[in-house]
Amino acid sequence: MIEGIIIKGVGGFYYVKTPNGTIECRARGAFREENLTPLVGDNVRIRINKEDNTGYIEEILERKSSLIRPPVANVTQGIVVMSVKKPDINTWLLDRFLIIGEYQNLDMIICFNKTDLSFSETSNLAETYEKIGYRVIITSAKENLGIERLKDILKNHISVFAGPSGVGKSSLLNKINPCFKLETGAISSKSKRGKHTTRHVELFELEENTFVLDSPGFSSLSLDFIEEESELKNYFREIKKYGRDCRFLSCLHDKEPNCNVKKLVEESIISKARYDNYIQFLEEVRKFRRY
Ligand SMILES: Nc1nc2c(ncn2[C@@H]2O[C@H](COP(=O)(O)OP(=O)(O)OP(=O)(O)O)[C@@H](O)[C@H]2O)c(=O)[nH]1
Ligand SMILES: [Zn+2]
Repeated sequence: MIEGIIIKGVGGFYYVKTPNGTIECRARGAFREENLTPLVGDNVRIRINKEDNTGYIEEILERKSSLIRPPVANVTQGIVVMSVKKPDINTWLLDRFLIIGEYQNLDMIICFNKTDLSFSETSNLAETYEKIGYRVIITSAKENLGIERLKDILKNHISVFAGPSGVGKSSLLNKINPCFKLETGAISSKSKRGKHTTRHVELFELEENTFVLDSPGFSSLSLDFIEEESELKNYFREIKKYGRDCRFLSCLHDKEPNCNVKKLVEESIISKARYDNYIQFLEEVRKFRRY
């Protein structure tokens, strides 16, 4: 038996990358009885059928993590890409991506791209998010800035790239591995393709033991996975941390008295923009939990 990693799954076939090349495999029937489904990203042991060089997945090795949307195993980090211009940084979206990452237990890294176009606002924002505890990386795919650092961050991980359309995700990946040749820029033709083909998850190998998910980000930006309003604060690192010193353990940092979070917003220790997003998302969670 040899070991490999599932890089693609289509209609009951799994493509497993092994030291002997990529092998088309089926999963052994017993997995179904055990209620186990092999996932893209899984490290597996396979048995190869010498006659036609196909294989059978015999064993799924222990998973470090499993993402629900998209369904992938062993993803450890997410890179949220925002461009400083064209389109402008959208912190409302950025915070949403971060929440989804926190929920899925991913180490989230923020990447501000297109810094060749503008720099002024970026450094303040970078500071805000670094203070919260996020790693922030400044890049320009156009001018080859920050690419080596990004490469270092990705090394030996399976990462997912997230971010709005047009911020330069494909351009960054192409810079890291020129073999990629992902389509960039041609938004109209790209979205056409998106509509007419079924999306499946696939891992791209950037270098040895280093993969990225092909799907541009998470499949949905909805916060409907949040079951109660009290859960939201867990996904804002600084609110979670400072909220421990509120008067009420159950404080939602909204209208409650003696709220440490609100006090620190006033003292500009917690970013007001982040707090405002928190309140907006809280309303959203309340709304769909009412129905
Ligand atoms: N000035 C500048 N333009 C960039 C940079 N990175 C990407 N672009 C341009 O921005 C446009 C969009 O880049 P893409 O790489 O296609 O963006 P994307 O995030 O992959 O977009 P989607 O695939 O729609 O999600 C292209 O025209 C790129 O040439 C950069 O660092 N600076
Ligand atoms: Zn509070």
